[in-house]
Amino acid sequence: MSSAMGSPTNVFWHECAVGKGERQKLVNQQGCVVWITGLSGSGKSTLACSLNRELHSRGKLSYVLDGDNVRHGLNKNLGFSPEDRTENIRRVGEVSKLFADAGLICIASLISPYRKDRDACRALMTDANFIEAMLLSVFMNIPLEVCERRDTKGLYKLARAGKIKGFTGIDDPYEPPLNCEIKIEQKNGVCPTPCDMAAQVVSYLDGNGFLRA
Ligand SMILES: Nc1ncnc2c1ncn2[C@@H]1O[C@H](COP(=O)(O)OS(=O)(=O)O)[C@@H](OP(=O)(O)O)[C@H]1O
Ligand SMILES: Nc1ncnc2c1ncn2[C@@H]1O[C@H](COP(=O)(O)OP(=O)(O)O)[C@@H](O)[C@H]1O
Repeated sequence: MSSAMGSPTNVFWHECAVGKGERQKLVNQQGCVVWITGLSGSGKSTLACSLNRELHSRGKLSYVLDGDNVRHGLNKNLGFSPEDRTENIRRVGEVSKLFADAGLICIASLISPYRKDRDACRALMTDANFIEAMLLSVFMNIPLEVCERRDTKGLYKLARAGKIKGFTGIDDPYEPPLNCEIKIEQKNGVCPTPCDMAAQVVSYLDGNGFLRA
């Protein structure tokens, strides 16, 4: 029997013979999670895809979990209420953790607007010995005006017209991270190119030993 909420009862952890270290040796990289957070239209998916491509070209195995895509399957029963967003982020956090444990560089790209949800994810990713942080947070620090001007999906327009309620940045909050490893920002009003954004993350991964076993 298991409880409806919280920790399961009468369920036991089963350890497998092949561990994370061995898997990492096989793929010559460190399993980790690159968590990209920011407003709709800030460039999360663009960075995720560009990073995925750059890592692939270097022979590194990565996989993108994009909020929009995951909401078509695993999370299709979730909407945008604060509770549903929390559950969305919790589930993607748990899946990302499994991917990282498998040895992959998991690129999670979600608005993830609330600090407490992102903090919960970070806590989840700290390994059992609290030695090695597995999660790097990337904050797309792109002004709302720029995101709104892009409005590729026309959602800001609908939100401004009151046709979508609880839209992040308009009538639902986005709480900027206080503790991100990487910040993507405009310089003199110009956004770095997708290649440059990916290079910034790759440089962090390389410099911190994630691209070798
Ligand atoms: N109310 C509201 N607020 C914000 N975004 C909305 C909303 N309704 C739909 N969308 C679309 O859903 C995409 C965000 O999904 P996420 O899973 O990343 O959101 S969250 O992390 O759970 O907040 C987001 O995609 P991106 O533009 O790629 O960020 C939007 O296209
Ligand atoms: N660095 C960039 N420079 C210029 N345009 C960008 C950049 N990143 C994203 N864009 C454009 O902005 C729009 C939104 O990007 P997207 O990656 O879909 O954002 P998000 O996933 O955060 O909603 C797209 O049209 C994309 O081509």
